[in-house]
Amino acid sequence: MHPRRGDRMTTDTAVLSVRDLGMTFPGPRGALRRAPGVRAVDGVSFDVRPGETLGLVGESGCGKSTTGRMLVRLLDPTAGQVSFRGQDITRAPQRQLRPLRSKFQMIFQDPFASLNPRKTVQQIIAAPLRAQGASPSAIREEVRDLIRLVGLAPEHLERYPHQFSGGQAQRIGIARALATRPELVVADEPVSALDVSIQAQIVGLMERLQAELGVAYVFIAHDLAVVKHLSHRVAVMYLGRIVELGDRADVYERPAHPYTKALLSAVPLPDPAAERARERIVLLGDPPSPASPPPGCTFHPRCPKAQAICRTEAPVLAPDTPTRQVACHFPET
Ligand SMILES: Nc1ncnc2c1ncn2[C@@H]1O[C@H](COP(=O)(O)OP(=O)(O)OP(=O)(O)O)[C@@H](O)[C@H]1O
Repeated sequence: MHPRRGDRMTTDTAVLSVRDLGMTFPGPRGALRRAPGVRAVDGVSFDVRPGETLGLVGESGCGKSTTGRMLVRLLDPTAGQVSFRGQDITRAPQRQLRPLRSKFQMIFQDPFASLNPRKTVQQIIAAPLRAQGASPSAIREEVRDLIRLVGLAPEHLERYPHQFSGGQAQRIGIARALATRPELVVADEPVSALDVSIQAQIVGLMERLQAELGVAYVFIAHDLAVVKHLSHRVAVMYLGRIVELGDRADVYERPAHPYTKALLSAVPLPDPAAERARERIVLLGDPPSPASPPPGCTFHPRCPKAQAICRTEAPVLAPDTPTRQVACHFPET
């Protein structure tokens, strides 16, 4: 595995800092009282360094999208703090956020749902530039540069989103997100809806753009295989909490949390002999509901290593090496 730019970035000021972030959605209202809230995200903390990719992974429903949406203030957290370049943006009114908005952008899972079907590609990519007050000629030139940057042609600019394939539509979403030269892009499962053959192209494109523009990514995926290639660091979420967070090599080569190990054991190995010989860890059951999480370590009902303490005491996320944190009473060493 080659070292990548972010592997060496340990001292730079964070572009994004997240501390004890939480989101509890109100429970449905019953005849007499409201059901307990859904704690979708609970005590999540991490930094994103300039120009790096933080992969955020976990099974469906673990709180990845909710976290991603809070990072760019599409959703207001119910607890904790989000700082962009040291400035607390957690509760800043939208009007105060406006000057910063161009610096953090989001790419969505379904490119068609996130592109206005009644606008041409030119209008879609131009919108954030227009909001910044750029002149019409500067916008035209910039949009042509952007469309080429994402591997499409200027002829595509007069077409509408439905005239594109899923992969092409995602390229347009990426061009729009990068139009204002953001420092951070939160990409919420940007390749999950695409054919496998196209997924690698889009991941490769995002990597190339990062090298050219120095943008940092929070790349959300439910599969550790998808984020392996481009992540400098990886955070693994389970039931609203981060259970392991570390450099790519730590997480993929020496996973410490039993949940990370189980997720990794489901990632196919390229070598068929290694694939046949490997240990496969099958997790029992589905993740519990965040409306009624189990006591102690919330992973204990599915954990092959669970002991008495795991049923009563929640482990905290703590460093186990200089480059990794893990929340487990019995981490792999
Ligand atoms: N608006 C909402 N109201 C109530 N509960 C919600 C709301 N949005 C999400 N949830 C719940 O919060 C939890 C986390 O959801 P979230 O979409 O963040 O997970 P996820 O890991 O991104 O899953 P997926 O990969 O399926 O999108 C889930 O239990 C979900 O049902």
